[in-house]
Amino acid sequence: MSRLKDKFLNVASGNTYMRLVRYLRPYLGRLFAAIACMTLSSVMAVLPPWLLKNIVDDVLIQKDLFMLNFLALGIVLIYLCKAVFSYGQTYLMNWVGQKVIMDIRVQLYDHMQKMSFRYLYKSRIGDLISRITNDVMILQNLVTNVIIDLVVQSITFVAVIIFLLILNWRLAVITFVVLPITAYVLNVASKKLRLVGYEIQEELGRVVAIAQEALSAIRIVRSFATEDEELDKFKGQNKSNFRALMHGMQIHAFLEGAVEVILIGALALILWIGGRDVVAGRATPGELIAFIGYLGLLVQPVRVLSKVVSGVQRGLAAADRIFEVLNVSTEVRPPRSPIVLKDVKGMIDFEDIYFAYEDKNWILRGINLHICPGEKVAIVGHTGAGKSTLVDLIPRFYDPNQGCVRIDGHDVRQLDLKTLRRHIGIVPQDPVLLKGSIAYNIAYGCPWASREDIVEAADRAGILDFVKSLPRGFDTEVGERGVTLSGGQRQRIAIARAIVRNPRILIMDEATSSLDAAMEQHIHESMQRAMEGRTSLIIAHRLSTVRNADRIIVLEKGEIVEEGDHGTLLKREGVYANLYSLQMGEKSRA
Ligand SMILES: Nc1ncnc2c1ncn2[C@@H]1O[C@H](COP(=O)(O)OP(=O)(O)OP(=O)(O)O)[C@@H](O)[C@H]1O
Repeated sequence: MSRLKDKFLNVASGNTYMRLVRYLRPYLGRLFAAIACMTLSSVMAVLPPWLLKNIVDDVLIQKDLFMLNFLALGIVLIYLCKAVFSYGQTYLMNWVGQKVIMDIRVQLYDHMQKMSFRYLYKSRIGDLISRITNDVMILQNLVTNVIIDLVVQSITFVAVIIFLLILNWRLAVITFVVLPITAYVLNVASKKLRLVGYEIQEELGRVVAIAQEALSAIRIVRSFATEDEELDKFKGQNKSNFRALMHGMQIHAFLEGAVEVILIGALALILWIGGRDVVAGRATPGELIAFIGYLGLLVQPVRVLSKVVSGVQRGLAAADRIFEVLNVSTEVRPPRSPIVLKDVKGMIDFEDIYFAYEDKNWILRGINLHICPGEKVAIVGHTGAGKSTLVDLIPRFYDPNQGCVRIDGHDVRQLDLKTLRRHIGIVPQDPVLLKGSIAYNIAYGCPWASREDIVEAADRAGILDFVKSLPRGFDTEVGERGVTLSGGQRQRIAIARAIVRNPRILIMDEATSSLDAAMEQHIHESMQRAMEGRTSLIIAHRLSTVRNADRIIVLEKGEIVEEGDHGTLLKREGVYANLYSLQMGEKSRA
């Protein structure tokens, strides 16, 4: 099972690499320039020990002053070039990295905007935001810093190895045997040191715990006169703490010394063999000094490259989390050759609709409904009956699994998605206002609305007097740091927002939250005015709304079980009559 998982993860990471490379493609020119800078700055970094060799051999031993001038100037030039190439590598790689990250972030956000509600409602928004922020930042580290480290340190590592081999291949081979063994011993010792440190901390913790326990229960200790026993316990723990500490310190002190001896021993061995080569004339003193210099240069790449692996893993994991979201299909796909509806009459047909959010768990089953232009239809039913789901199919928030929804005889899946939604006004149950002015909120999604249109919509929604009473009128800010609006006021702004675009179809989900009787009446009037001349579907909870509808549709477990006007349905004494009497009961109790 775990092998299967490993295999899957490897495959996923392989794909992740390829996918990341695709994002780099538009910036290949700058990427190659950055890599060229990295290569040159790494080469510059490994030249100084070679110059040191010449200083020792040619200047100090041969007393060549011209060479001294040349080498002094050379060192300055090398570091100057290194600084220029380092600047280039950092600037260019960050440019590429930031561009890639910007592309991924924008693509991710665009994708999230189009993602199915099914997925969005299932996911935690915090998690999605963290993918846009945290994961993208971790990925940015991979694309910039980790790539720089990987390229620069790998080139430095290889270059140092080559220089070591050129300088003295015999000594180099011995070094390649001695150094890994030393590194291994050092690694084991440092792990042991960490462990000892941890054990000492634990022992100390126990001493503190005993004192804390006894002091916090001091009343009991005194009441039972157990001070001496507690003191003995404390002394005992201190003794064992002392023993553990001394034992730990012994190991600590021994290992610290041993580590130094091993390191110096390895260096001494290399010096001893190298020194014999110098004495025997197989190598020059400068070569030996340069060799030791190169050994010093080897430390940084080994240290950085061992960390790069975890940086790459973290970056790839972040990329996987980002691609996981990008892989989620958008579900509602715009048609290839869309029909753009210019004038909508507002006729709606649901033809044999079946819909399930998951598998075959049908939320709507076999819905057939014809709604005439300008008709006002109230949809009622118990909670969870499928009312919201049914109306969500009209603007294509979801597509049905079977059957089709038509507007003026056109299957909505054939219509241009943007214009379809522009012809539909929606008032949700719990309207959300965006940060901005009241005018901005009313004209949201309708940038062509003039101030007169906004005022008219506010008037029809019954919010005009309230807005005028505010010191800044329509320019009053809402939301954070703005004016706080009541539920009823927000509802009416949402009604104004839905009708400012003069939609032919209006979908309203009545608020179920308790509003006082006066506000309920105001909202009802606003809704009635908003519905005038439009095909309207209202998910109705209030008796007044239901009574005024041309037709009432009763949904029960995803099926239309009753249909007709208020009087007819009451006479039938079925589900509607039942719902109605329940509401009447609640109302009279209130
Ligand atoms: N995004 C979703 N994913 C999975 N199941 C969902 C989703 N939205 C709604 N449901 C389920 O579908 C069923 C119908 O929900 P729907 O919101 O359409 O009912 P409703 O009649 O409008 O209810 P209410 O009056 O409470 O708003 C419910 O059982 C609900 O749990």
